[in-house]
Amino acid sequence: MPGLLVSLALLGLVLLAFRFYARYKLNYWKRRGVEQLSQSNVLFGNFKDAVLFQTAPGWHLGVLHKSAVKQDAPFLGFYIFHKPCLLLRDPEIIKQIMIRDFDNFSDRHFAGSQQKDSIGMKNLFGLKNPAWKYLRSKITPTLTRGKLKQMLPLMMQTGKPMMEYLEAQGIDANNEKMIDAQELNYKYATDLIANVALGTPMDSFHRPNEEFSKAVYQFFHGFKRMIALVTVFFVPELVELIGPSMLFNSKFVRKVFWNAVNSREKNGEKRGDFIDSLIQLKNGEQNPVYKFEGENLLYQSGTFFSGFESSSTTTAFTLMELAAHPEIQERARQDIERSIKEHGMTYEAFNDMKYLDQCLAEGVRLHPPVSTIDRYTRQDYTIPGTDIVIEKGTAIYISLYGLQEDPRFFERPSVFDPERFADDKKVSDAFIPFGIGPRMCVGMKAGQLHAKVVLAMILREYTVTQRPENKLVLDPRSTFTAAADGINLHFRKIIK
Ligand code: HEM
Repeated sequence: MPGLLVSLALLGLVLLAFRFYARYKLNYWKRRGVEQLSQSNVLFGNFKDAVLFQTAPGWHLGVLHKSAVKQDAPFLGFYIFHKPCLLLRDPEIIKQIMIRDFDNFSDRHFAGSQQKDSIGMKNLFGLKNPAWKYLRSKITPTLTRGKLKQMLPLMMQTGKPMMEYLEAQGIDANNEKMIDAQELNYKYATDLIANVALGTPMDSFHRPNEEFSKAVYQFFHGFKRMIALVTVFFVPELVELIGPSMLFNSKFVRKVFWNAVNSREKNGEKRGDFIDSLIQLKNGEQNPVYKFEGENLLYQSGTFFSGFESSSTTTAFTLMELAAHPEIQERARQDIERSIKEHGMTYEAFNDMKYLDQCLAEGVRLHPPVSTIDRYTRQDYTIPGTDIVIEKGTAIYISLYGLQEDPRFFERPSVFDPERFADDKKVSDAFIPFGIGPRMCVGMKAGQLHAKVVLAMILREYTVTQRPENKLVLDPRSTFTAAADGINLHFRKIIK
């Protein structure tokens, strides 16, 4: 009995000591004179709901953004477990850090960790300087207007099985049918990755069980990847611990990629896809900082996995908003028809779909596919105009859910209103769905084109509506924006 009492007393002491230690750690920002969120958990800091997958992690960061006591606070201290992180909440400080002082914030937070998921991370997304800067200068020219013009026929060709699949659903003017727009777009994105990034046409609509389609499906949906992503973005210190078992199974991707490269090199064929660009880079002059050879070539294809996932999310969520706003949908349809009538099915036509652009901009404002932007502080940094020092190694975040729905920057922030982006309106600098500064999205134009091609194909043939019972629920496991139960819309054929 006395032994038990002693054990209990010791346990009590340990718990008490831990509580003091946690409180000390969780007051780091207060000690530095930075506003911090008041409600923190002794173990999880401010990130409990996200870490336990009760709320989508990206959305959770948006909730933190909105929880500032001083509504105009330009930045806010918070904690992931006990790790102090800084959340930027104001376009001016964001421009200062992301553009003017870029040299000190040029790496992502997770770029400091071991980069085992090579296809996903040893490319532009994950590399740190100096390799990143060199690679960026080489990848940017593979996504120019000229290259996108060459990709457009591949994007349209990829849409054929999707349209045939819809056609086969028995939808007509009197018979509407519920289609999961998220699933539809993931399948299209899978085929687009195969066609553009791996140089190999696939048809996930009619052959969903082929090894490649199944592997990419797992990539988009798999729980392991969800855990990998939340770790990479928010607790990269654990990437080492998680190990390769958690990461993407790249066996089939490897097979498809190398088959395409080898056969292309043998027969000299050109398709206007990313493999053409990679072969050109491989045969060009090399720089020791990052050589385009061996596995490094394969890793570049990873740029397109998360990239086309983002544009498929953009397409699905914008379609959902158009389904909820029939007049806006009709105006977008007219814009598409007008532009195609004027330019034919050309790159210029998609470029001239200005109202559709406005709808997409509003889509990514409300539903940013990559809702978290992160950076790593390379050296101690004094925030200009203050005596606050951000210590080397501190994680910096921006929440696009928070920023792009902040009433300081957008009137009626939760309303879907493409008019905000009309030519005569000034758009707030808080609108940064593709990130900001030298490290912003390199595939923005490719993503916008992808989304416009798919939306044009669908909206020319179908009207879409959303029933109240099919309202959006975000997937609580997903760091990238995704719907938990799909985006279920009713499609009805347009009689011409
Ligand atoms: C509409 C669709 C897309 C959205 C909303 C989007 C959004 C973003 C965001 C927010 C970032 C982080 C930027 C930052 O840290 O400042 C990013 C980075 C990136 N995106 Fe996209 N993206 C989209 C499509 C694409 C596509 C289609 C590709 C590839 C073809 C792509 C490739 C990349 C790459 C490689 C990076 C890392 C850039 C770097 O670190 O240098 N994205 N994207």
